[in-house]
Amino acid sequence: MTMMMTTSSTASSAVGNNSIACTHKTRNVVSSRSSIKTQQHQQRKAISMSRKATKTLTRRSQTRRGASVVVYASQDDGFKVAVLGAAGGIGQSLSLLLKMNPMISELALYDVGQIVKGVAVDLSHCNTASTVNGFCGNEELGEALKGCDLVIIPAGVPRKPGMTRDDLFSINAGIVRDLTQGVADHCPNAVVAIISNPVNSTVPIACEVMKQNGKFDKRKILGVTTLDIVRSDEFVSTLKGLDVNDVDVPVIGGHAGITILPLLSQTFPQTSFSEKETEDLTIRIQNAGTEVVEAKAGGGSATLSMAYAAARMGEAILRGLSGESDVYECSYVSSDIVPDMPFFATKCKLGKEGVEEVSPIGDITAYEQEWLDKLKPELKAQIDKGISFIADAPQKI
Ligand SMILES: NC(=O)c1ccc[n+]([C@@H]2O[C@H](COP(=O)([O-])OP(=O)(O)OC[C@H]3O[C@@H](n4cnc5c(N)ncnc54)[C@H](O)[C@@H]3O)[C@@H](O)[C@H]2O)c1
Ligand SMILES: O=C(O)C[C@H](O)C(=O)O
Repeated sequence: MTMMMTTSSTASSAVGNNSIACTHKTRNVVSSRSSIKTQQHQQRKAISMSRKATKTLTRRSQTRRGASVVVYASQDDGFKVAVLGAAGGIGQSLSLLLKMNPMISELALYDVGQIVKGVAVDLSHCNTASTVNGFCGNEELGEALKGCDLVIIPAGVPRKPGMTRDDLFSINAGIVRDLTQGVADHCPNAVVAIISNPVNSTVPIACEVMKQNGKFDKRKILGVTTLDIVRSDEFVSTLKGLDVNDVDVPVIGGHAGITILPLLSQTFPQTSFSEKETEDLTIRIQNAGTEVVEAKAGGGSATLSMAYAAARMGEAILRGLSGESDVYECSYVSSDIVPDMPFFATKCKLGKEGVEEVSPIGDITAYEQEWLDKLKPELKAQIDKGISFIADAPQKI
């Protein structure tokens, strides 16, 4: 599909196309350090500026068409997006936010719960440009997925107090496997954004399913870790009294406990933290999911902030697909940035085919390096668990 993009205020001037062409190799070259720093600085600036553009875009989507605003997408050929698990806590809020996105012309809401049909009818009454249809059960999955540009998957059970994300594996692994099989069958070229936990394992599962089907393209499968960045930006801006729209804290690694590693030393705009602030923020960001699970006291995990984060990630993916340059988000993807770690979250450049470039980690402090060393074995075990699940478990036909 094609999109007419006339965004003029985005960050294209701040970062050129080769801005993160710094590869894994260059990271180890001392002489290139300062240029990497400059590039990272430019990236952050670009992210901050493009985020402002995103907010403007969302606001503009709320104005009535015909008003004197920039036209971002031709109304007759926007994107088709499916939400799998659309009747759930994340799914419903996310679907509402996507309904407000003018880049989307068709929303397909899929769930195993019959209520999804009602959710779709409810949402279809909102007077925004996209159409909405509900699909229930495996026999309707194909219709939901046919022609999709982007598939977002929040299907699966959430945590209760006392559980780790890995405790969800026994149920959610099979759910993600079967839904990814649907993607392989019905829209193998779509970008797939996986929210279902444990993300550290479900993303490898999805990749293995696509490989089994001979349809794997590493640019197309992403684990949504955006909530970690959203939280980090919020906590840092509150602590430091900064404008939250300007703040960008990269979060790398994975999405569970100590595998979540905020790189506070790379905060944009450059910000200094005391040792105690660094320690407190790092621990809080790593435990923020648990903070919500405990506050909800058995009623589930983060849904609203997650929907917000997924809508932001979804929009970034669509902006990349539409050909907009300089779209960056951290995401957990197939990567060779860290040796022996086949999946890792770092900043990614999003483009016409999905993930166009994966950024290196960049310079980190000794404190961050300690956490990095600690997280690797844990993350690797969770990756291997996902890969073995597909190797060992017969596929559902
Ligand atoms: N990546 C993140 O940062 C992040 C953040 C929050 C939650 N999560 C995860 O997202 C998942 C969903 O959380 P929630 O709070 O929305 O849960 P929820 O229970 O409210 O909703 C889950 C939905 O998935 C549906 N579902 C179950 N099996 C399905 C299948 N095979 N096909 C389609 N739909 C199916 C359920 O019917 C339900 O509507 C959980 O695994 C949770 O841990 C991830
Ligand atoms: O913590 C959870 O279980 C949900 C999610 O991964 C989160 O970070 O909020």
